[in-house]
Amino acid sequence: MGEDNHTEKTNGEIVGNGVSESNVKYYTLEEIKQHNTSKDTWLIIHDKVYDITSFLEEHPGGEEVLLEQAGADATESFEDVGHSTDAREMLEPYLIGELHMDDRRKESAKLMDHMADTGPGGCCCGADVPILHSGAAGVLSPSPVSSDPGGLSV
Ligand code: HEM
Repeated sequence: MGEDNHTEKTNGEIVGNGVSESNVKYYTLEEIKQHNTSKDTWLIIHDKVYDITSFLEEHPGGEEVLLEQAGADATESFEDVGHSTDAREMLEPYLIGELHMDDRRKESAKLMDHMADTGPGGCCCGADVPILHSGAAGVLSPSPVSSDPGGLSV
């Protein structure tokens, strides 16, 4: 009679389907701070943590500048120098993880300030804008010469 065909096929999630970004290791600032010697040098750049111990000697800018930032967030100094794309690619092999989310907040608050310079996406650089006829009210009147310059009462 009742053929209870309860064939529940639990589609087990296929693990190992390629990219497994959950492997990322997170480090706290506390932990990163410990690695601040020339024999054990970690840096944070853009919320990523790098063990650059073996890179110290190779750095074209010298190892001293790196050691000054050892165990800390070097994002600002790194960007201030205006490193090339090459330099950014050179970072990759030294990546060991990322800054812990809790510590990241503080950092990004700091960066927000820094980034106010270059807005997100920051490109309003005049790609053809075909809206000319829609009367965009962007007309800044060049302040008419006022005949009343100020409160000079005679
Ligand atoms: C670990 C990450 C870093 C990598 C992979 C790296 C890589 C490089 C590379 C390849 C150059 C040659 C110029 C270029 O291609 O841009 C360079 C130059 C330089 N870097 Fe770095 N850098 C790193 C971190 C830093 C940090 C944190 C500072 C500052 C505190 C710094 C300061 C400098 C300076 C001052 C130069 C200029 C050297 C010169 O032109 O005489 N670098 N770096």
